[in-house]
Amino acid sequence: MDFKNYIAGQWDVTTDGVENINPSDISDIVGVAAKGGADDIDCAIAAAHQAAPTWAASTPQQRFDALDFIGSEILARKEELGHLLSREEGKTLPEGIGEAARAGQIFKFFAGECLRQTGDHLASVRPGIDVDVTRSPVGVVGLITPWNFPIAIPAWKIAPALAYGNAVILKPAELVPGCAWALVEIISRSGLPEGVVNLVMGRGSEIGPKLVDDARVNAISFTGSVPTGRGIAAACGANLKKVQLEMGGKNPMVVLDDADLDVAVDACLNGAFFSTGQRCTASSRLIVTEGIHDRFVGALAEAAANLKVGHALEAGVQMGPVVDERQLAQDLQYVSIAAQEGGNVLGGERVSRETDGFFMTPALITETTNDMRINREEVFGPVASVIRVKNYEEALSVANDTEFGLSSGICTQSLKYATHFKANAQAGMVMVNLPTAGVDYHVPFGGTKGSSFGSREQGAYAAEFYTSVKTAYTLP
Ligand SMILES: NC(=O)C1=CN([C@@H]2O[C@H](COP(=O)(O)OP(=O)(O)OC[C@H]3O[C@@H](n4cnc5c(N)ncnc54)[C@H](OP(=O)(O)O)[C@@H]3O)[C@@H](O)[C@H]2O)C=CC1
Ligand SMILES: O=C(O)CCC(=O)C(=O)O
Repeated sequence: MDFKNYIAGQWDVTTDGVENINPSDISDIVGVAAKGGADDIDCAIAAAHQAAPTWAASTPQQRFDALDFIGSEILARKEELGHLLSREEGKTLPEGIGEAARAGQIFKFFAGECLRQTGDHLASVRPGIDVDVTRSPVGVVGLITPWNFPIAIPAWKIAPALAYGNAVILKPAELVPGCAWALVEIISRSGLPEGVVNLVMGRGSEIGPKLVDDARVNAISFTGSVPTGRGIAAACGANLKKVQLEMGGKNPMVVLDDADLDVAVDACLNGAFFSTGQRCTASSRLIVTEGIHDRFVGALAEAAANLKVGHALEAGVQMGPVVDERQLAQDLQYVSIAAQEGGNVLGGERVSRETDGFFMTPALITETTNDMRINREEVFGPVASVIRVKNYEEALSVANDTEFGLSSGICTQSLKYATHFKANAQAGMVMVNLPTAGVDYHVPFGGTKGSSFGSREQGAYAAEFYTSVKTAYTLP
């Protein structure tokens, strides 16, 4: 299968190919992806720049029809797309299908947003003058996406960009070209004018800066690592370009003495290890009060040890492989750093299966303190640590003692503590008796502190990034 670039309405045939392998079975080549370079990015930017005014002038009905078509086709083909996603990225098949469905629902939601327009018509403070406050598209938007949600994240950037009248260039992560290609293939048949959506695959370190620095690109939306995000923010700042970043997390899950043990174990198992822990919203610091600590650790350790690890497409598998060799090495290195720092490691070993893939068992590291590296740095794998605390006040203080602020959770049956935590957790998203990961598509997504920068993604709040506000005064 060839995963080609899509530029100015044409599938490109001139670029070199890069083999893309299945992390569950490295003998399985998923496809050969285009390796775009500076010329491809230049052509894509030129195409988007030319197409942007046409799409900005499109009617709400035209926008609704295109997004509704895309959403319907994704939903109709969610099993097939989910299969490709699981084969390429390593999520289990139910997780892959779930993510594909989420992408379809995102397009459906933003199709509706095309028709639910907002604006204000006001009286001026001066007599006889009318004031209109409206939103206009920002123009050309560069979308740089990571490998861990290879359909949902491109969807939650492309759908609002199109709904609010922008043209886009998608630069997906090198590890997941198949999902990006499959999504753009559907988009290419949705009736959009040529050049409104462009796909350029290639090395991020080579073509990413070209996209970010080009003056014809009006805004950049990025999800990925902190260092890359910071570099993009600096470049955008230098050019006064609009930018939105979603980066790492070191998300705390507080478990209080009065928590329902089964609810707490389920929430932590899901939050820490599902999707192989490769979520920026993963629960990586489990902050547990003394009275429940030993019972909780015993039950969670048993549940984690019983998780079936294996080929992402095999029925009954609950945790697929790590995405690639480099990420696996990083995960295992953090497990050994935690052990050297004095943590007690349960699991966290590389395992071999019949197929040669990047498998490891979930790692639960107990007896840790919040100053250890394992509790300060994002691992991005199936690795969670437990921090023992005396009471709620200490739990909240430890939860907030991090440079990140994406998602934060608490398991408790106390309305008093849940209410206080929702108000005082330093995070963009707070979960009560739920995993820190796994969010809805119709409400804002994003964090505080070092996790995020710029306005929120998803839901109606996405309009803030993909539009600029215009205030018009009229003397009739
Ligand atoms: N918050 C999140 O959702 C995610 C966080 N991460 C974190 O990042 C770590 C590394 O993952 P990785 O995939 O390398 O993350 P990166 O931040 O390097 O990659 C994210 C995206 O940025 C692109 N990119 C890379 N360099 C540049 C650049 N200089 N300018 C513009 N775009 C660029 C990548 O392209 P290419 O793939 O071609 O390099 C990819 O599309 C993980 O271990 C994890 O800690 C990773 C993924 C998602
Ligand atoms: O937890 C989720 O549902 C979304 C997580 C996410 O967006 C990410 O890891 O990048």
